[in-house]
Amino acid sequence: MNFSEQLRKENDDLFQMIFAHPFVQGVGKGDISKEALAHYIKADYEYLNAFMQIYGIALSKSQDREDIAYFFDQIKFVLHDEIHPHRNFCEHIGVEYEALQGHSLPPTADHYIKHMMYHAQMGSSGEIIGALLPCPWTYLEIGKKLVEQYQPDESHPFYDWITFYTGEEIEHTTNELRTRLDRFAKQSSLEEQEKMKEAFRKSCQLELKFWEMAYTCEEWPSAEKGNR
Ligand SMILES: Cc1ncc(C[n+]2csc(CCO)c2C)c(N)n1
Repeated sequence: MNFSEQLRKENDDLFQMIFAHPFVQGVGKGDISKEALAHYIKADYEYLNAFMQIYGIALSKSQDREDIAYFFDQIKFVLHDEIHPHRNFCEHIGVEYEALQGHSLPPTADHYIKHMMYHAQMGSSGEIIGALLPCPWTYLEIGKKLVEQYQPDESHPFYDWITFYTGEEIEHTTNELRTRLDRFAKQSSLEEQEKMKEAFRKSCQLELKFWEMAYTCEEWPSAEKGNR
């Protein structure tokens, strides 16, 4: 079993909790509240901006020209293509995409971005990839799971969202990151591999918490909102 297969196995508990989460199941059923969808897009728009910046840091730490090309392509992909699933959600709730941009991050999204930034700034290339990989990998498997469970057709309200994440590009992104993680793991000490594992698990945990954040419309405590 290679390193990424081992990580997938060790974190299967979190993958299963993600598949069963009511927001994810709501995407499959085509039934999620407007508030939860808007909360998700507001946070995810900022999350994607941070994700591109982190790819930029990974690019700047790359020695290999193919790795540079890969991170460059992924920045373009997130910039130009990841907006499609967002637009699907926006159209469903009848809200302009632009109205959901530029909002401050709720606690969990803030935590997730800072967790990735930490590994990007402080860690090795392997550690950065450990922190980034759960993002495409969990979405790829969510998409596949929802297709298997609900067999959505074009009349499904979230057909575009689901088929985007089962698409070749996401599979390619996941496989390319896995190949790189496996390569870096082979060159790393056991201590370094432990750091890669920790970064990966925490990102899986934060993926799960991100769904919960959207589902519960999580906010920072403040006297104004009466939730001190
Ligand atoms: C919280 C959160 N996690 C994962 C994704 C999915 N995603 C984000 S960037 C990217 C491509 C990576 O090259 C993918 C698949 C998301 N939208 N929001």
